[in-house]
Amino acid sequence: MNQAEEFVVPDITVRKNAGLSHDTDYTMPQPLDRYTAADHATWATLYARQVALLPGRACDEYLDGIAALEVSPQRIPDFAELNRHLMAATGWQLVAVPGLIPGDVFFEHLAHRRFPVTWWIREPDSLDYLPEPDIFHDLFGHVPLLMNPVFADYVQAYGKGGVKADSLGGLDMLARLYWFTVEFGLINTPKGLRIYGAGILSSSSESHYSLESDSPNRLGFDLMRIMKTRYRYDSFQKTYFVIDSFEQLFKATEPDFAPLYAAIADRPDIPAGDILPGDKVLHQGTQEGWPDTEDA
Ligand SMILES: C[C@H](O)[C@H](O)[C@H]1CNc2nc(N)[nH]c(=O)c2N1
Ligand SMILES: N[C@@H](Cc1ccccc1)C(=O)O
Ligand SMILES: [Fe+2]
Repeated sequence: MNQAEEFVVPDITVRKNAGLSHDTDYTMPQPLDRYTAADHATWATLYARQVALLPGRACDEYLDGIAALEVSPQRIPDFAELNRHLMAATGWQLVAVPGLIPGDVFFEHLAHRRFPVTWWIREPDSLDYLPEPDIFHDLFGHVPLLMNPVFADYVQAYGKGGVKADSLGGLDMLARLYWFTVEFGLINTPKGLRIYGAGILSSSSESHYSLESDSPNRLGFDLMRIMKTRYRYDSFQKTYFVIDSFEQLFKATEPDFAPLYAAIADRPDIPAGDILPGDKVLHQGTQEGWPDTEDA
């Protein structure tokens, strides 16, 4: 969500949170008694479908993380149980939130190694696609990699960067970095291309598409390039950026971004599907099936 846009709470979030309240930092106790048998069944369905896709597609760091977390295939996890594993591995904690929260609050949590997880799960009629995060996306998609020390540090650094970017006019550029790494990142490994982005890992169709389709571009990671690249939040990505390692990602994003924001602020935005001279092209997309509407 664009920071400058007004913070609008989606209908489903309002419905799911009826009668519940949250703190000023948007955290709340995980309302375990609100989960119905149908909710747990939705979790089990989504979990089984995704887990079957992961071998050979998700990166090893993700697979190691989800195994070590002992995430239940059958029931929506209790955050307190996952937090014991997370705390021991990397010092991260999950906090329950009502849904999307304001960007500044989100950054503050990450900067303190707290990962906001939407507590509720999607309805059975929207198993494949939901325009906002639910617990399946937030937990299944994001949390396993927080068991990895390098990635865990990257997400915290990102949170601190977000707090800082606000006063530097860098929020939109920083949001793109999150989008093309944490949400939709791919990683090159000795075994082949793998997924680490949570938006892909929680989507059955995009797990196939991101790796196997000829339509999208796959380009080598390039920090400044990413910061100027528009993206899609209403369809599969036109372009995926590929890192070589989490160490590369951490090192490339470690320097102070203040001079970078100033240097590239006036450069034009790059349309989501464009390839430029200088891009490290791993695969040039055929553009088949791309939406003809405007990028974000
Ligand atoms: C910071 C940025 O605007 C970003 O889109 C934030 C906003 N609020 C959020 N809130 C939740 N619960 N989860 C998220 O991933 C985000 N992303
Ligand atoms: N180095 C960035 C912070 C950051 C780290 C990692 C990811 C994103 C942002 C800054 O100075 O703003
Ligand atoms: Fe996400």
